[in-house]
Amino acid sequence: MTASVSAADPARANGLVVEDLTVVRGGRRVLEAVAFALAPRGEAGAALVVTGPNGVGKSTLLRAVAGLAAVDSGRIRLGFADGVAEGAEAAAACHYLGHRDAIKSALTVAENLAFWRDFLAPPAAGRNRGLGDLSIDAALDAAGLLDLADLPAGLLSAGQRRRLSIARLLVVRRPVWLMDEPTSALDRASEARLTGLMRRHVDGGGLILAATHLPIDVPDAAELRLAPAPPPDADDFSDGMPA
Ligand SMILES: Nc1ncnc2c1ncn2[C@@H]1O[C@H](COP(=O)(O)OP(=O)(O)OP(=O)(O)O)[C@@H](O)[C@H]1O
Repeated sequence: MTASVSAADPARANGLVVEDLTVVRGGRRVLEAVAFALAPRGEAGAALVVTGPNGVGKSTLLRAVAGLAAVDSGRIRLGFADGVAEGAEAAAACHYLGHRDAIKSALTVAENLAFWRDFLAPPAAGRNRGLGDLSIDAALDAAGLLDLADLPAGLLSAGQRRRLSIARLLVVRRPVWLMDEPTSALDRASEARLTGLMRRHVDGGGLILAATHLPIDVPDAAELRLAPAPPPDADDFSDGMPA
């Protein structure tokens, strides 16, 4: 199983296809003409790890695919045998695990999961791909949180909060997992549990786009290395000031 990372061919949209993506933030091009295709291989899915130095745009890329960052130009498309989705519909087929854990402190751990199970609609495309649709108890067990099911989530430690966010991915099946530094705050055992879940997601046909500075133990994960935008050309300056 190998992920393909290539210039996107819109005529063969298969999996997650990003074309010519440009995102401007604060007057600066954070992402410029980014293109890749993350394609499943038959029944199995694929994983792509986004790497690069601080501030290069890894989180911005994931947020753009998740529909959380405005895109200035380009196209994001998700295609499977059961349909093709674009824009907001493609975003709705993604689970986004960001830096901040989306947790309601007043609800118990189990109630948090029940909330997300009821809130998150099933996707239009790729609804049968990847890991998901687990019961609340099975998701808590998979995340190592079953003993804490009745605890108010506001009392969880940082690593436990992270594990609850991971459990959220398991109660609704979505074909694409967008994961920003997914192992942050996790101890070794929790990290191993997470990579096991990621492998099961890919083995079940799911796609993973993960931004990380650390190696992730997902077999055959391809790498998309983002490079900082080159500085402006010297010819663009006169008297030391940009033209
Ligand atoms: N809303 C915004 N307004 C202005 N600049 C922004 C905004 N959001 C992000 N940026 C800038 O965009 C750049 C890319 O940020 P991003 O968080 O995507 O980087 P990253 O590669 O994920 O970094 P890190 O490895 O530190 O997590 C940074 O220079 C950041 O300051």
